[in-house]
Amino acid sequence: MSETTHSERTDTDSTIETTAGETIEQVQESWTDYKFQGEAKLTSEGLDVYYGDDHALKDVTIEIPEKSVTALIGPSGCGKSTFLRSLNRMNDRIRSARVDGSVQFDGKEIYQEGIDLVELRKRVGMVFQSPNPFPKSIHENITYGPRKHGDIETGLLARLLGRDDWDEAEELVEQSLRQAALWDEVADRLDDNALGLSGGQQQRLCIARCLSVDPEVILMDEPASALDPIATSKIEDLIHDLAEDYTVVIVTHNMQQAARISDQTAVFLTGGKLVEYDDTDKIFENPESQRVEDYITGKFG
Ligand SMILES: Nc1ncnc2c1ncn2[C@@H]1O[C@H](COP(=O)(O)OP(=O)(O)OP(=O)(O)O)[C@@H](O)[C@H]1O
Repeated sequence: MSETTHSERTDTDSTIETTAGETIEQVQESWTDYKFQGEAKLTSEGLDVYYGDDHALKDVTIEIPEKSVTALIGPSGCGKSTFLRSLNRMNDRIRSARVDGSVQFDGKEIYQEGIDLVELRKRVGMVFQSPNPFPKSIHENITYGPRKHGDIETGLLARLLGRDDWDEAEELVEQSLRQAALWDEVADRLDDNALGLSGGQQQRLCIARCLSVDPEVILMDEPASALDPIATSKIEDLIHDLAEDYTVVIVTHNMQQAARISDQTAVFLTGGKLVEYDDTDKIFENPESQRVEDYITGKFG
């Protein structure tokens, strides 16, 4: 795998102090030559997001390497979810949101006219904070997306083509549930309503549903925050395994979780600024910024 570096960045708001005399510019200069393993899967450059007059995300430049876990951490309201949503243009659904700057997926600009948003969100899937399975059977939760995208032929089309889509669907359901470490728990009740599953099982079903359309990136917004410690630990193991094949970007409030499961960590601080981005070990053991250290050691946030 080749090494990629951060793009040079400029900071238009460099006089903001992060802590005693330390400016954001000084902190950023210290980590912009950070090198990580792997090709960049997603790159944002000079990304600004506004909600009406509220400037929620400021000039964020970052490269997210493929097949790894990138954690986004920082205090409430610092723009983590906003940044996550900008990676598959989910902010487009918010009427007041406006995005300036660039996000590239596999080197292709996603903020340009003519981008197929359905295809983009299929390749860059999302799992939300609260498990949100459809009020349908476990089986239908998995097959819904692939049928919609035409990855499984519909019954009529399959029959016209002289094929049976049943086997194809069964295979996909089993594969997706296995990947999400849920198969053994639900194999004998695929026709049961998904809402009858526990919270942790529902969240793994949502991950299976995301996987069923064959994404390359999985964006996760606090996927374990509504779960108990055992369910959380299963989700963490799953995320770790998924990173062998997928690029995972996860927002978490849980510092220990970020330290346990991520390869690199981006720290956002109040005001919508990305302050530091580096190997997770470096961020947690020896961050450049005093303010980041204060945040991760719980002195504020
Ligand atoms: N849909 C929205 N409409 C208007 N303002 C929004 C919207 N979503 C977020 N914001 C504002 O943008 C800023 C960043 O919010 P965001 O949810 O991205 O932060 P966050 O770091 O993910 O917070 P939290 O950790 O509390 O989830 C906040 O000031 C928030 O009020």
